[in-house]
Amino acid sequence: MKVIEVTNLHKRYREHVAVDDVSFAVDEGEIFGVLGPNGAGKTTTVECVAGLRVPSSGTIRVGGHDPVHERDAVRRLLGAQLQSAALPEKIKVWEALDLFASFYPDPADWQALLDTVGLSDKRNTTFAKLSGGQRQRLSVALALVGRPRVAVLDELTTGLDPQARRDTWNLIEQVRADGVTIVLVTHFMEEAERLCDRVALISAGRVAALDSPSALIGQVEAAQRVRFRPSAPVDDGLLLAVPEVVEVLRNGEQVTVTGSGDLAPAVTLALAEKHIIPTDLRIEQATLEDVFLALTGRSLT
Ligand SMILES: Nc1ncnc2c1ncn2[C@@H]1O[C@H](COP(=O)(O)OP(=O)(O)OP(=O)(O)O)[C@@H](O)[C@H]1O
Repeated sequence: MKVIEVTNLHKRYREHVAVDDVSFAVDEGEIFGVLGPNGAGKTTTVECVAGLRVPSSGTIRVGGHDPVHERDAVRRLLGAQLQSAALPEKIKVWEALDLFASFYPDPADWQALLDTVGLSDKRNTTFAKLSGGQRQRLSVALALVGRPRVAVLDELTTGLDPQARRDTWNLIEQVRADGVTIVLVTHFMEEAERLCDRVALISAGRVAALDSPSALIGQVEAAQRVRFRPSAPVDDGLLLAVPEVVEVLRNGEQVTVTGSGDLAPAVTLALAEKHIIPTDLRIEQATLEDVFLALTGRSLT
């Protein structure tokens, strides 16, 4: 079942087009990624979905409701953690949760939510004294306190150290396991690859591609890279004659071969026939970064 449907969304700020033409649908229970570089229009898109901005044209439905004309219905279904959200410095963690819970007729038990996000021991700490990661986890708890069916999480792990980022990823997976559909806005391809069932790649206000991370990566012609140092000189011609090979690059003694299919065994076999051993052999899969570059000619970062 589709819980969010966005059709031909267009949003302009005066003469500046932030979202040109974006369409996608989110299935109930999935983690749906909105991935793209800064300024691509991701935040504007999800703010329109959350009813915080009015589209210039196009239609949006959340659980069948229009976020502009049926704002209350959408607020009951959707919890948002948005980049702009800031709390007063002096508010304590428990006060923020208690305040947000008071906005909803049937809020979640926020003590349990504090446990879920790992902030039980910070309940009496003021917002000013929380670390970046703790603030992010509090914002997730605040987005969930109204028991939403859908949680929109925007750039949740930006500015976090690697451990805090991994903790936040675990938290997101846990929230999904509880049945909440998640829309995750990010410009980290690793985050999208790790967490998302499907990803919309957004470039300059348009959807450049939409599929599962593995299907998107599978579309890249040279989806694999094999790097090695040959034990004896090797001609490009020998490698390019291997059907799986698309390109051969050299950096000093290191050779990088890109291609598809069973690239590494095919290259190793071709070298073995000439009694050459590939030393320091490394095999790398393409990433969403490569997909984005192939589709748009631009980098994600
Ligand atoms: N309130 C506003 N008024 C005018 N222009 C805006 C406004 N908000 C965003 N923009 C512009 O619209 C474009 C899309 O911005 P948006 O924040 O949606 O992108 P984004 O992909 O979320 O990027 P980021 O990750 O940096 O937030 C940008 O060029 C931005 O400068």
